[in-house]
Amino acid sequence: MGNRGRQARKQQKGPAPLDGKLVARLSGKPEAAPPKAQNGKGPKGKPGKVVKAKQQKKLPKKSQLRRDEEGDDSDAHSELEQEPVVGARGNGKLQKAEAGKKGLVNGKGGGREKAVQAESEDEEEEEEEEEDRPVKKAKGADGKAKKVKSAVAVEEHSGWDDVEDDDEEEEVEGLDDLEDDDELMEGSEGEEGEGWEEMDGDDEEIMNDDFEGIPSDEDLEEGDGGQQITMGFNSDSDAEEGDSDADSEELEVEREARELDEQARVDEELAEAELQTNIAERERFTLPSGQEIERDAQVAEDISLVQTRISEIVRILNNFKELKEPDRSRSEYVDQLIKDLATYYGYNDYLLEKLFHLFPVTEAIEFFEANEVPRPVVIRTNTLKTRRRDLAQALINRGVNLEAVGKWSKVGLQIFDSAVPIGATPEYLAGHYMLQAASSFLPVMSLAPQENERVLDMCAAPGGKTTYIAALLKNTGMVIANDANKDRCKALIANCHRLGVKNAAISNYDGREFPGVIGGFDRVLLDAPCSGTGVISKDPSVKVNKSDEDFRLLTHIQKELILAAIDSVDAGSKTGGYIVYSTCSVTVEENEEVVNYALKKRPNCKIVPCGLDFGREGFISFRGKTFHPSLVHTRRYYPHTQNMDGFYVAKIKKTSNKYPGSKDVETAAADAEEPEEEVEAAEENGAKAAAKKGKKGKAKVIEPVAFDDDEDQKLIEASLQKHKPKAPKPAPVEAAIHDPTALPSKPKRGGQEERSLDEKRSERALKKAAKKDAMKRLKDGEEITVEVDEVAGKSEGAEKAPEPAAPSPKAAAKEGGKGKVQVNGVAKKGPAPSKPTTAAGAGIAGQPAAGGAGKRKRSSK
Ligand SMILES: C[S@@+](CC[C@H](N)C(=O)[O-])C[C@H]1O[C@@H](n2cnc3c(N)ncnc32)[C@H](O)[C@@H]1O
Repeated sequence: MGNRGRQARKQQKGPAPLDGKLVARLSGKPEAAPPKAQNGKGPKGKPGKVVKAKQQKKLPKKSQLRRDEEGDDSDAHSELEQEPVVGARGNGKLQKAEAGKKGLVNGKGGGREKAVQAESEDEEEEEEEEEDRPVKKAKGADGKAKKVKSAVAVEEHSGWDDVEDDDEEEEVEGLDDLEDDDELMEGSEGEEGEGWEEMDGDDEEIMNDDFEGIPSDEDLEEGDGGQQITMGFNSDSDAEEGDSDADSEELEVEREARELDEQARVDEELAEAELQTNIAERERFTLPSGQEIERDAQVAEDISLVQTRISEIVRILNNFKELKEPDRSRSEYVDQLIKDLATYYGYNDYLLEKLFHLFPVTEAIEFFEANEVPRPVVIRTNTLKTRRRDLAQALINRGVNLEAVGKWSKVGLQIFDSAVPIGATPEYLAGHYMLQAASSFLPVMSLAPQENERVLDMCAAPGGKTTYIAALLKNTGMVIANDANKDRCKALIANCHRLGVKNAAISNYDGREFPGVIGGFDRVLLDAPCSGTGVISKDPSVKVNKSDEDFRLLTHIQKELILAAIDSVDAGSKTGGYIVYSTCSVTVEENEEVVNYALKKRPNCKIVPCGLDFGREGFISFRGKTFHPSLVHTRRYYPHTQNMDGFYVAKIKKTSNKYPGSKDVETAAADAEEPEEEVEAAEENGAKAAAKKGKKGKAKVIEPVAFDDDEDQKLIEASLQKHKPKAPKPAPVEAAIHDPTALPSKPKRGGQEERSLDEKRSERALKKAAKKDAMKRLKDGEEITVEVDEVAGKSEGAEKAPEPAAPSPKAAAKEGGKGKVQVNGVAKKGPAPSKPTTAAGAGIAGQPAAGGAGKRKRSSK
């Protein structure tokens, strides 16, 4: 905080801290507690009728003046507290008028009322004297609102001081609270009360009429204790009595009134001056200079000063023309605000700025505030095993407090609190529900899988959406649940088991390879890996651990994955042909930009409505970038608007399996011509390959290469290697000599043709020969190494003929051309095999067949 900021802070009257209420206040939301009117104005400076009247109520009552003289330090608040008592002495109608104020009083510690009642008779009488005059003018107040108005008018005349800035409504509401008190008070002041009831007339009269005809004869007759009153008011009876004292008393009253008027004028001037001062003080807020910023960077900022500055800058940005410093631009204020918000909420500046620009200023603060609050715990009923009603009942019986998540879902239950751990109930263990954020229902609802379809969940672990898809499919058709992370696949498998999913197969591929693995799906869900900016309340580390580089890599992968997802779908599907892209991030580059990119790259696709009837429309332009207008059909969800994790959903319909310039889907990637924007996008993303190419729109490239980094390159090569036609197998015997596991494996039951007895015999003979040969070589001292996959022989991969692997360069060098082969734990020197072999395989479909992790050497003597 710079000096200027500190000065401003000192000069200001301590803006409220940046808590929820302030945020609501900044946004002017109705749920916020109505802010106290400042300077006689409402929250937005609207001079309300009553408020305005009260602005004029700067005149102190006589009793107040006297107390002031006596050094009474009661604030004006206490004045208000006394008013009902005073009013109560009048009559029922007035009591109601006064009750308006009492309502406020009650809300603010009406306990003082009794103390007021306990005040000395004399003082009460004096008050009465002062207050009766205007009260009497309140004749004819006939409705609550009018009565309030009367009361206000009364105040205007009486010059009661008042610092309460409450509005008319509050006063009217307060009426009811007073009924009991009215009764209490009637007894003591009954006579006067009766007198008041006779009064009538309208408010206009009250406002304009000074003291004309105020006291009735009855008033005067009844006013026993009101001797002073009688003296204070000119009446017919007074006149009749021709008492010269009356004239002098009248003059005194007039003098008093003049004094009061004068006092009122002075007070008003002071109030006005104060208002001006306040405005001036506020306007004196200045942005810190560059030096101040640097200096402040050295020391930890005082968070309350940061709050103050945030409030001030927001206020200025919301009324920029009028409140800005003359030589400062909007961006300077915005830059400072971003820094302050980052400090206040604990983000790095980079991420905060990215998120800040998604919203108008005040809404951005609401978003950041919402990220500080956990989202509701939600479970999804597993309809494969139970119904929501039954589940709810079972959980209620266990002491779980819950309700339906909202009309938009038939399977969600929101948990408020629970006597038992919600992730360990018998129902949970039995797979009756999945603990799942409400937002993660959305992409599956949008995907809307139909029974008997083939669905790919490309990034599926830990399976929240897979199991929902399976449930919607009612365990028909099939779901390929894929995830590139093997460990996460274990959780995916476990969840599928627990929830009774029977139509899913788990695969462990990089999703980008998918069209080459299996294609022709009716629907594909791509719940892409993302930055997690929608789930900051769950994982606050996102606030500081995301850099520009992370976003570049993520968006790069997301773009590759979305093309793979599109290419995995069969446009000719009778029931489907859809792709849903979703992320739990709210940044535009991970969402609209990715989908827009896909539309450009795959003109055989179009955006269709998500089928979700809530959520905000996707951006069709953002900070100078424009997207396809159909992106308006995509949906955004935010914590501060839907009280669910930030989320994005786009639904794509594939219209054809071919698109201009493509031969077919399989080879499209290799043949696609790089569009100009594509190269630009790739370069923007720092893609080396595209940058190297340097020829816009000319080179024919294998698509993914256009934006691949080294790591991707390796993956693609591995993938190409895997999918290219296999090298001719070595003759079984030759292969078996080097690797007994290379012998043709037994055919699957019911699969290939039955082998004849002869074939089996010859196979055994071959094995025997191979073993014999190996033993002989071992005896000769040859070292034999065979690389065997951890789960070789168990998987599909192992059943395929092994691919030749490259000889170990180290061994080759050592042995002068001889390989190092180990068989059955015995390693001996010997001639190098013509082609060293490896057994390939994977525990889970899709494990890299060669060169990947999970290999081990069996090596011993
Ligand atoms: C947002 S999470 C998926 C959550 C999941 N859909 C669910 O509802 O439970 C993203 C997943 O993508 C996986 N992933 C990351 N890169 C991948 C890739 N290239 N191919 C396939 N999966 C990938 C991650 O391992 C992670 O499990």
